[in-house]
Amino acid sequence: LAAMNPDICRERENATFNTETLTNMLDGSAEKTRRRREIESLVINDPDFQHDDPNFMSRSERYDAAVKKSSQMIMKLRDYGISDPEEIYFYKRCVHRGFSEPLDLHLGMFLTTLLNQASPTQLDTFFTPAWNLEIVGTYAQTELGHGTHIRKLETTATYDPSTQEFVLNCPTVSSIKWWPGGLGKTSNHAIVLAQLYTLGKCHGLHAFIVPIRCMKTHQPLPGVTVGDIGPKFGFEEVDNGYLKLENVRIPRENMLMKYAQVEPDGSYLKPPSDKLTYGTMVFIRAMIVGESARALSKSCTIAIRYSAVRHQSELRPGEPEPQILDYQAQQYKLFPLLAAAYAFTFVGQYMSDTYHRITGHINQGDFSQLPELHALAAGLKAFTTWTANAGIEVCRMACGGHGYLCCSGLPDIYVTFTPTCTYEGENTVMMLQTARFLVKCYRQAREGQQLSGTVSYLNEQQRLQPQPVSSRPTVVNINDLASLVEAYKLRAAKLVEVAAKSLQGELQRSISQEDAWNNSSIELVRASDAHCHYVVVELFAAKLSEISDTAVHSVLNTLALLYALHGITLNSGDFLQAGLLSVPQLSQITQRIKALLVEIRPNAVALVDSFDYNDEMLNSVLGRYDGNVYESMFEWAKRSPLNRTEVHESYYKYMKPLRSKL
Ligand SMILES: CCCCCCCC/C=C\CCCC(=O)SCCNC(=O)CCNC(=O)[C@H](O)C(C)(C)COP(=O)(O)OP(=O)(O)OC[C@H]1O[C@@H](n2cnc3c(N)ncnc32)[C@H](O)[C@@H]1OP(=O)(O)O
Ligand SMILES: Cc1cc2nc3c(=O)[nH]c(=O)nc-3n(C[C@H](O)[C@H](O)[C@H](O)COP(=O)(O)OP(=O)(O)OC[C@H]3O[C@@H](n4cnc5c(N)ncnc54)[C@H](O)[C@@H]3O)c2cc1C
Repeated sequence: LAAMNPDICRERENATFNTETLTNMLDGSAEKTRRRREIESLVINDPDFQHDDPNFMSRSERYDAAVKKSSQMIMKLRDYGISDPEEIYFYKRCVHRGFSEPLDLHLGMFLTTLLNQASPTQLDTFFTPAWNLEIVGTYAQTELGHGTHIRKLETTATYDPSTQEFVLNCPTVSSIKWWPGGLGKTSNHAIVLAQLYTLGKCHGLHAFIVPIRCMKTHQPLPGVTVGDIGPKFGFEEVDNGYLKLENVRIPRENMLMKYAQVEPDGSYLKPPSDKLTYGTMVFIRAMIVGESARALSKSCTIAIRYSAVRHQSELRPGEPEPQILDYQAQQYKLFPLLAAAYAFTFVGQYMSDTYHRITGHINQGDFSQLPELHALAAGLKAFTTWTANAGIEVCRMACGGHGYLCCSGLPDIYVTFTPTCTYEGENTVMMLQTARFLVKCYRQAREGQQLSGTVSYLNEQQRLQPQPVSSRPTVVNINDLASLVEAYKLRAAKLVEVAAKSLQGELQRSISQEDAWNNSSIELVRASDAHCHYVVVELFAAKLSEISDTAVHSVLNTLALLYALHGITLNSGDFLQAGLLSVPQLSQITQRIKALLVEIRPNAVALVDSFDYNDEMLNSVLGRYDGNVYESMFEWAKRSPLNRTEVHESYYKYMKPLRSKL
């Protein structure tokens, strides 16, 4: 065993807090940390899950290996008696080392849709076979022609009362289902979102359970054309697929009928809200917030550990080359991202709790909080994925040339994560959904209605009107988190107002609501962004009040200040325009940020250690816990398929004959 790299050892010795205490806090408790590690070690010590580097495999081999692992995973979960969803998730993400896999849609969306939208009788019929993987399903909504504007989806499900069946059709090229994960080769069923027609009337989108492959032979069923859509930017393990349905008949009982229903005679019973069909999307959006935190925290772990062991250039003439982590410019790239990773971890926990709380109310028949849940999940999904997506790339470049190697782990993190900005609701479109809610709330507040929840700040519009800087004795105290939260709140209030006034101004020009909306979309997206930023800063600050360990509290307080102040510098125009800050204060903020970078520097490695990614899950030679990066890079390169022979066959086939001809 190689000794630990001395630089990284020193970093850990210099930390001012106990990493284990912080890990326990992130997990929820010491017991939860113990159990998570126990589950991870079941995978890591399992010979069936020894990891072959996918970068040395073809796409077909990667798909094959992923299906093999998923099948073994299901058996082993049963054998170990692991059935708690969170524990399944720990096991699963360790098995697939952060890659998406062919069963994701089955586990994440097919089962979830059944649970939330099937009637009790349908649950009895479908859930156990789906849980036991006799039924393997996906979520087939997007079509070639439409992903965002789902009201315009063209696949139809027409009820035939004479046989009590639905007849499904994709009548045009643009109506072919396109993208669903696991659809191409893995699934034998799909939840298909289709326009429901009954008794000659269209009732909009509804969800149907459609068998697509024979349960015995796995061959496509009559009327079903199904396959893989081909190689992508990432997602190599996943068979994202196409599906064309031609007169495919399914029993009436296969329409998900917890809310909307079609009676045997074809009469239609409306759901309490037609947006309940979209429930699974809200769930995944809420979960993606936590995934943003994971992708960013992994990237920071790699870049910060590597920066602690990499020496380059000269700081002072004649002195040894410093660790690149000592360069202020390197700290300025990485530490705000580290702070964002912590912020998003807390926001992810909040989003998950909020989803489960409000879904509990929905299940009791109270739909009043659905709009806020939708707006929050849509906005925070977009806000956190955009930041994390850009942040992963910053981390990669912060590793210099070696960041471009697949063995750094960063390219895989990026290509796996970046589609979160698009799937489950394209980010700009999601921001506009949040804006729709914010403008509505703004108008309600102006009319004197009392708002609650994350938008309650709009109640105080008069009080919140920012004053000119000159007329304020003190504006924002840049050393006080509560004061910074207030500044973010005021900025959000201001930008919501700007967006609402833009809409109003457009409408006064006698143009339609829709055109007014389109002409105001820049302001609307900015309002949503400011709202989400406020929510993140607020939640980070609120989290601090729960921390009893003084050393951990101190270091997280430093990170929270950095997150808030750095966000102000990135959006300084907003804060200046709103009169929340003065120009001299902006210079003070830059100085304060520099001081915070110095404060964080001794704890940087300990802060990424606290995320507690073991080497197997991080899968990065640059981010190794022991810091021995060069040795492992050399070993990895030797395993490249091009190095299997000393002389590659292309030499004999092309170069040698060429030479003899010249
Ligand atoms: C732990 C498990 C992990 C598993 C991980 C699995 C990962 C697997 C990897 C990839 C999965 C990817 C899967 C997919 O991508 S599935 C497809 C996702 N598709 C989308 O997200 C489509 C996006 N489009 C929409 O959601 C909607 O069309 C829309 C953009 C929101 C607009 O909808 P629509 O046209 O119907 O509505 P309006 O704009 O007219 O608005 C009407 C009112 O309804 C409100 N609304 C809209 N959506 C919702 C909702 N979901 N919930 C509640 N309310 C909603 C909207 O705000 C309007 O309200 P108002 O009061 O203003 O009228
Ligand atoms: C890896 C991956 C996995 C996927 N898995 C699934 C799956 O399992 N099941 C499934 O059903 N789908 C899946 N999808 C599809 C995904 O949900 C859609 O791609 C997504 O919803 C975006 O829709 P779109 O592709 O139609 O984009 P478009 O809507 O065509 O977006 C293109 C551009 O138009 C802009 N735009 C569109 N509408 C508006 C508007 N109203 N206002 C302003 N700008 C607008 C967008 O901002 C964007 O810049 C997957 C996609 C990917 C990449």
